[in-house]
Amino acid sequence: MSNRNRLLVKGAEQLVLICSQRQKFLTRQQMTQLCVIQNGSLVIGSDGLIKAVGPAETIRAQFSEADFDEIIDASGMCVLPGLVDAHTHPVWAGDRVHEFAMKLAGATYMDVHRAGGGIHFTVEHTRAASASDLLTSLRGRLVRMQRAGTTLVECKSGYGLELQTELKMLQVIEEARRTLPINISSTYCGAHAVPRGKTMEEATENILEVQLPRLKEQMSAGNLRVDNIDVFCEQGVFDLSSTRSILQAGKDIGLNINFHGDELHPMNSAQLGAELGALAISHLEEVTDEGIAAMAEAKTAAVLLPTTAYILRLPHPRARDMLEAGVIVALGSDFNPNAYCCSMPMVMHLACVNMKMSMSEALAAATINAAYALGRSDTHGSLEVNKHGDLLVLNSTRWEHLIYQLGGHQDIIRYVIIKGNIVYDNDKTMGL
Ligand SMILES: N=CN[C@@H](CCC(=O)O)C(=O)O
Ligand SMILES: [Zn+2]
Repeated sequence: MSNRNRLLVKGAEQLVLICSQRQKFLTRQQMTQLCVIQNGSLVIGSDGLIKAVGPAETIRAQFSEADFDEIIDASGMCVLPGLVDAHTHPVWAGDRVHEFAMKLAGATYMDVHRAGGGIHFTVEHTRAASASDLLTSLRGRLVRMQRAGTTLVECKSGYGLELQTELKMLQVIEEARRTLPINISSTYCGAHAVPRGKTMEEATENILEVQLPRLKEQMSAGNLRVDNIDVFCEQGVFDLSSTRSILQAGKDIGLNINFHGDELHPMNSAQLGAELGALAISHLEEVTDEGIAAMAEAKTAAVLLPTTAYILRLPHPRARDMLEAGVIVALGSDFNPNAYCCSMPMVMHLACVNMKMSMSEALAAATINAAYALGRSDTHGSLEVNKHGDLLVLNSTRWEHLIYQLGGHQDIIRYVIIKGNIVYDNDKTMGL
């Protein structure tokens, strides 16, 4: 074993591992009993992976002869895994601040969408934008998420709705993945809406006959890495049958199924996802009891998005019913021009207050379970040996402050670390 290491974080008041038995996800009671070491230390090797984690005394004895590029004295502080944001739409041009005013005045999401706003407005601006402008804005958004503690984020396409713009968006995501430290899971979401002037049937055919084959070519040539396939399965958007064909075709080219379902109307999306072996379904504000049971059985994660219901004044997803039924509950920010939120601490806070999750459940949902929803819980989502050295150091003696202090993450997060490198040092933090 090499004696040179990238980082030692020593003597944390609380070292929150989340779990320690290499669980791929947590459900029910497991989500309320997170693994926490009092006075703990952690070592990240020169490969960026966690080499050791345990009580400070044990680590000190084990590494007494070792060298470290960097040492953080975490006494009086907490250490947590980096947060995982399981659902975002971060590549777009043209904000929708004007629609926020319309919604505050009573317009529904679908009123705005049907009036040519919503996704259509963003599609128009994103088609017109250059890849380099899209990359600049994406970078800024990812850096903002990283500062709020996110170290792995799912990023969707879906504001092109035709081949060229969908590919442009995926290439922009790919470029961000290659050049930024934040970990990215990339999602093709060509079925985010039916493009203007087309029927659902025509849009489905275009995806199946034109977009997916081209995507497959690009992936095989090594030009693009795409991890997931997504469809907005909703009344007036893609029905169950189109959703099924698109998701199955995506699965056939090696993509994980991870889609929008049962958001505004009960569509039986949850049952469809369970049947197709979906890794995750997002939203689920209108999921039925049968849908919940099917997801629990199939181990399909429910990615809940507290910002959506909050901003659109929708009924909140039934998180408690899902948790009690043994569904793998994860969280995402749903960052998009409708829900402009880059902060997973804020999302956890909303999940606790509006969806009645406990703070431990919310943290498990924003770490190990969100990593599972992206097929990455073997490498991310908890502080265990051989996983990525992605973590947060909090300027607080109890980790719960990250959720409790509404909007306080700018001050409470001291360091964000990815693969053992400090990517954000918030040395402005004042004593809290
Ligand atoms: N519901 C569909 N898609 C997004 C909204 C995208 C948009 O409004 O631009 C969501 O997850 O909330
Ligand atoms: Zn979405």
